[in-house]
Amino acid sequence: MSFPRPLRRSVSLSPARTLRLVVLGQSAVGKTALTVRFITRRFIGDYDPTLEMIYRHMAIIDGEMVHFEILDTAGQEEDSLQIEEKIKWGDGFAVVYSVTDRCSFDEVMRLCFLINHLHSSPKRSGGAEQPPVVIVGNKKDLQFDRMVSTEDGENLSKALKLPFYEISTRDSYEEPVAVFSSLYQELLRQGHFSPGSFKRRTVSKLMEKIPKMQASSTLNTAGRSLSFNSFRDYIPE
Ligand SMILES: Nc1nc2c(ncn2[C@@H]2O[C@H](COP(=O)(O)OP(=O)(O)OP(=O)(O)O)[C@@H](O)[C@H]2O)c(=O)[nH]1
Repeated sequence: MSFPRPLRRSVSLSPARTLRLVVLGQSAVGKTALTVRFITRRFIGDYDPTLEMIYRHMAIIDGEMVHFEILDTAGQEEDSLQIEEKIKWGDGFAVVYSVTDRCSFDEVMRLCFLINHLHSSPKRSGGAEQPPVVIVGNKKDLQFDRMVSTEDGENLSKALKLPFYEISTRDSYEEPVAVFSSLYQELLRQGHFSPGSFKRRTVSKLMEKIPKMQASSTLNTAGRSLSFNSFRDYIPE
């Protein structure tokens, strides 16, 4: 379902579930393509390498209005503390690799351990559950360039006890939707949602190092609406 008007920070939203999702993975695995596909239905071939960006998007899932805030991280982090701050910000995580890039697959395990380590505080439901994480093997359309088999992905998924999706963001809209929907479903099951929309959070001064970019610019695409914000917009003045 789409919303006819762009969402801006000044808009007062009726209560909606807010999901803060973080898309992680090495550079060029398709994090931006995946996020934009989900939000706009379109596959857009080329992007500048992402610094970092938060995409806001409203959708109705199972009759519930859901407010997505999706942080599309930079594949090449300057230092590990920056990625840790972003992981702490998120409620759920898509860890993406490209089936054409073995190194990106090897990185998945490290990122999953980092997520679990940073979110293993007792504040989660009873302290027992880990945040929702899905492993995403992207670019399955590039069969001739494959370096990671489907079986490799499935084995990693079993070892880490995490859901696994092998997808082509280029060829499919439904597969990216399934990735984000599964994170929503798991967060719903855990009853763990972020506080109301557009509240700023205290984050480390480290985040000030991130350059401000395209804050509050808005894009309308085929009746869908979304707005972009730098992660830095969430830092108190
Ligand atoms: N064939 C194919 N190409 C894809 C697919 N998904 C993304 N790409 C391409 O892969 C390249 C990298 O995609 P991005 O979305 O910019 O990757 P990223 O992970 O956001 O990269 P960084 O911003 O550097 O971290 C682009 O040329 C995309 O068009 C896919 O499913 N199939």
